[in-house]
Amino acid sequence: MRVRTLGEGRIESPLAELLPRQGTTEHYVDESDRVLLDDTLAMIGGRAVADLPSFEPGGARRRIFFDPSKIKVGIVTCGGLCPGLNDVIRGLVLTLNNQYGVSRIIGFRNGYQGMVARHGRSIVELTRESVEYINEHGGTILGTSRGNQDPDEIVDCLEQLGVNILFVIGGDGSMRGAIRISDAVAQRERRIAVVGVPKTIDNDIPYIGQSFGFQTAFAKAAESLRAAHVEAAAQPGGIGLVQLMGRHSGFIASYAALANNDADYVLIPEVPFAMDGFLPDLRHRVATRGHALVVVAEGAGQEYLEDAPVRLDASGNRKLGDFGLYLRDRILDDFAAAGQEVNLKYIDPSYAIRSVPANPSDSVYCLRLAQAAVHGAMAGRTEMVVGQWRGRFVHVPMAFAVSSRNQVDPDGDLWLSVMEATGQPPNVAAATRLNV
Ligand SMILES: Nc1ncnc2c1ncn2[C@@H]1O[C@H](COP(=O)(O)OP(=O)(O)OP(=O)(O)O)[C@@H](O)[C@H]1O
Ligand SMILES: O=P(O)(O)OC[C@H]1O[C@](O)(CO)[C@@H](O)[C@@H]1O
Ligand SMILES: [Mg+2]
Repeated sequence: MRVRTLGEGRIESPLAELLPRQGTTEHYVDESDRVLLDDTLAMIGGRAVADLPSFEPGGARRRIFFDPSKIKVGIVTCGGLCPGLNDVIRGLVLTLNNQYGVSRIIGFRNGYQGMVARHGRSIVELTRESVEYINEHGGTILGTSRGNQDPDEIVDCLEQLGVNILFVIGGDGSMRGAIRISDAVAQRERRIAVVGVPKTIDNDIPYIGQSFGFQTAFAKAAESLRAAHVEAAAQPGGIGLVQLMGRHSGFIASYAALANNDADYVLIPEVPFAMDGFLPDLRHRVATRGHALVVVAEGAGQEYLEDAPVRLDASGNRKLGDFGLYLRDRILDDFAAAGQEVNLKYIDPSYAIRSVPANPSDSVYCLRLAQAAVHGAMAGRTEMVVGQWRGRFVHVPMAFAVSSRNQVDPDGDLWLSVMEATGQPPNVAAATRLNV
């Protein structure tokens, strides 16, 4: 869990005067301290005290590695969209410029593509003025992309342009790419910091608490649940079926369902699903309560679509089969076969939940992540991402951040909350509800 450092901080930070009296308190972690991975007695008790796993704290350092007047900084956004990308870009530019006095900042257009000559490098200057108001808009002013880009060509670009720090705002794939860029930098014995701000509306990156944009995305998704519920409640045999993003992790579906507290079933990739338990239970539900709301994460029930051809996106991620539409047809067929009236409304808000601007809570988080990323990079940290772990800003080695996937734990308290709120039978396999 040690973060790589390019060298010792020998330059006094322009922020040093803000920090003279700081020491660890419940509101601040000193740079010499560490943030524990575990937060219960039982978890700590299971380890040797001498090597309790811990993260380096984020935040401004008294001494920094890079001379702000001499460096050039690059920013790139990669992967799918996420609310708050523009807040992070703006936060990076303003912190670099206002706090450290870094004036040479560039953005690479369209993800890693904008850094490789083969695609035609595409670069924009980023200034205080050019990032004004960008946080009011969804998307990313830099553009983004998927695909396979050669890390050596990317490092060629960094060297030729004289970039000293590269900020990568992206998901798990982008961070894997950033590790390869950082490896190529090390092989050439260059001192270029590569620092990540993890982005994923799926909230599937581990050790960073919640990812930025996630709150905004599930709040937007909750609007579709409300619409589906109103529609379902207004007609005989009403069923609202909402499919939400979440390839491998059902966080958006779970949180959106809890936000409304109207869902009767939440189906997520982490919890096995049994159609022959679900369909009779749904019919019973509609017969006894008049209507039902079903929320599906896109990665759920993929085992029912195994015959569909395997398709990959440009980055090699598997494109999932459309389980929501499949489920819609299975429900309609099942009700028809049982001679039971049904009025099903299907809603898939899909890209509408990730293309919106960040809400104020996410905007605050984006800015604070950007500040932490700049402080870490200026202090010479590299191959690391910034995140918030148990309320504290921390540095997480990139390898650690891609070592696993954050998923809803079927034995954890989030899923228990969902089960309590919906009353759905475990795994939707049993034919008897908990709360009929
Ligand atoms: N396994 C990998 N190794 C190295 N680089 C990768 C890898 N996967 C992806 N990349 C690089 O990262 C970029 C973005 O990856 P990807 O499309 O998987 O999105 P992501 O960052 O995972 O975001 P998200 O999945 O949240 O949309 C790709 O264009 C590619 O350059
Ligand atoms: O259609 P695209 O842009 O490839 O992205 C779809 C995927 O991106 C994500 O939003 C992650 O960024 C997933 O939830 C979704 O499956
Ligand atoms: Mg990904």
